Amino acid sequence: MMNNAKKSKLKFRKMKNNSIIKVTQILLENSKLGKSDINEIISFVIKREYSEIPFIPEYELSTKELNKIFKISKKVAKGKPLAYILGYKIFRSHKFLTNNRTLIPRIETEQLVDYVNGFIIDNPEKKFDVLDLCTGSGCVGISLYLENSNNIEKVVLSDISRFALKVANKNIIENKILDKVEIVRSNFMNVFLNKEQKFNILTCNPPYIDKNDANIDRDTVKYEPHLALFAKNNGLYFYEEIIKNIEKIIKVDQPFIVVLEIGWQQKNNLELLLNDKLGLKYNWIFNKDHFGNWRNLIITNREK
Ligand SMILES: C[S@@+](CC[C@H](N)C(=O)[O-])C[C@H]1O[C@@H](n2cnc3c(N)ncnc32)[C@H](O)[C@@H]1O
Repeated sequence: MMNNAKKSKLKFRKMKNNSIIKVTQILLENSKLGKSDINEIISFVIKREYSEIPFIPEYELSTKELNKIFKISKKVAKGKPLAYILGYKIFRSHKFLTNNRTLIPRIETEQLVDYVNGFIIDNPEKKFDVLDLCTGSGCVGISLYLENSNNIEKVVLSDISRFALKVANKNIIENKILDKVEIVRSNFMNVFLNKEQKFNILTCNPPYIDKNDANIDRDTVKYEPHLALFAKNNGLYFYEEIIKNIEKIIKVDQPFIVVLEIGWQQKNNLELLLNDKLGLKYNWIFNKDHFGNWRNLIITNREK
């Protein structure tokens, strides 16, 4: 049986019309790629901004460009993550460099930034200190600064992985925000707890997969760093640490927000933990992602 990638190459060859719209249609019909991935590949190959691609549907691709698009599509069809092929991922319309030592920024993680943006809009007069734990490429913390530079005093990005922090540092340099965003290598909160350094805003997308989880995607396990994926205590370890130490790391006497990404099956266990450790002291809510799965835990001050 001919595989999809081969079929689409044959179609490419026969094509009289090499427009972006036509090539997109063929890839949608013959490969596993979605429209945003196809636009990212085209943008990379023709060296135009990602946001421009939908507006140039009649752009005629050269044979060289077509071959390059085909070559990349073939690698993706075999399971290699597009972000690792291109070397970057678009997250909330910002471009983040990635490599195989960082988790690829996910669309569901973009919501973390939305919740913090809402909190900042509700407190327009204040300037906040932000800590982004388990920062990886830095996508969450850097997006927060880029979108709220007037209301953020400083962002600290932290991770245990030297390799991830190197990538985060490159992303800070690319965005020219070296004076406002700092990098701290730490085994989770240790450095901050020792320094007794506190923040108004804490974001964290920690590793949260239990090593025995049967639902995990095979390509994720094959290509992405295991340090970014798996956590002990049924995947709950990092949440337990934050909840236990919330008053040591957060300025709870001022407006604050803690926004965590969680695994879709972790809500019940986290509720037990929150009831046990925090009771009614703070507000906490769970929210779903765009796919309808429980995805975020948000902790804030109790309304007076
Ligand atoms: C799920 S990834 C999230 C990356 C990024 N924030 C994102 O949303 O794309 C988790 C990150 O936690 C880091 N990590 C794992 N164990 C850690 C630890 N003990 N202390 C600090 N960071 C850790 C990994 O290196 C990885 O970058």
